[in-house]
Amino acid sequence: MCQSPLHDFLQGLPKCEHHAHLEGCLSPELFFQLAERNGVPLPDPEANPAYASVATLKERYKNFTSLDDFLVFFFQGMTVLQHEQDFTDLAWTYFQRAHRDGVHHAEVFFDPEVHRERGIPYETIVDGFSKGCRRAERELGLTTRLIMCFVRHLPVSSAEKVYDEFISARHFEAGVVHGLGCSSTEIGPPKDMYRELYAAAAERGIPLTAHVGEVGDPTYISAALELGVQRIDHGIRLVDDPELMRRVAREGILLTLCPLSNVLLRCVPSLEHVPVRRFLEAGVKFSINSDDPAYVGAYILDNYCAVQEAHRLSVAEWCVIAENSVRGSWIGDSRKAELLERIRVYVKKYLQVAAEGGLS
Ligand SMILES: Nc1ncnc2[nH]cnc12
Ligand SMILES: [Zn+2]
Repeated sequence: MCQSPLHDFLQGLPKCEHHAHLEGCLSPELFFQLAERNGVPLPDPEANPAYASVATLKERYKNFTSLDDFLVFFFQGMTVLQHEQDFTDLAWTYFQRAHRDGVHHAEVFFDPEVHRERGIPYETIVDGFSKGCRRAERELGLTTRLIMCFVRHLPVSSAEKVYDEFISARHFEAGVVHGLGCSSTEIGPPKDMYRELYAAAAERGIPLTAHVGEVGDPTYISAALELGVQRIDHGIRLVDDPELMRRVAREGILLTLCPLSNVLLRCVPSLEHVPVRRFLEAGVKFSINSDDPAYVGAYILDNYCAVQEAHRLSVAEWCVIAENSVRGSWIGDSRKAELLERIRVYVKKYLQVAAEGGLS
């Protein structure tokens, strides 16, 4: 538990998570269990000693040298997911933890191209993950949204294949997959590689986002805006372009920040360099998220507490963050109103108890 005096407040504050990769919820323990259960061969520990045991893998996860170094382990991890039930279990494990951390609404990414490339049918992946979502909605009262990510290290033709399957299955219309994003390595692939796919999706009214400005300069962010995204995943490098920052604030684009991931993947030297205060002062809306919690070793509440310790925000500033997280969610107006009311009631009660001297 963090030492912040606001820990209890942050724990109970109703949260929305917009940036968690379901495959990033695969812990080293689950990786080894599923490898055994599914008969998936592990990487040779002679060649890669990190895979000798749960302990060595955990230790390696504390020492990523860059985004691309992390991605090698992230994509290796996925190879143990084989059956629909594996995908459901992974999602359900994440939702239970998110619920304990005070999440009321969760929008989660998944990377079907990578699974499909190793022979897992699109339907198996989506059916598995969406069963986890349905269970979270039923048993935990969470609302959930699945966002399909294209991965930039694979050719556009691979993204086109999953997009075609998604369209043929009418998964957007059926409310099974709610939006599209893109992730994986940032610097190298063309910034507009998904121009046609994003344009086709926008025509159907499908919400769009993109991982940019995590390591890439602000031109990656402006290129994503030009492709029609309503959101930016990470986007911390926005601070390097004040004019673009004013535009993002003006247009109400939500950044989905992942502070502890940024530190672990060495996108910033420390949490103080995640520009939380600069964004608050500039009126840039953002939410705080976990990214790949089982790899980073930190879930959403850990991120809230770490931000509090580094940036010392006030209750009023946390309210702004929580409310903007609701407003930037891809949910209907009535659910938004319900969540905003929960925040209002929660904060009012907290401040009342504090005023009566009831908080230590
Ligand atoms: N932090 C990250 N950046 C880009 N792609 C990712 N896929 C999973 N985590 C990611
Ligand atoms: Zn991410």
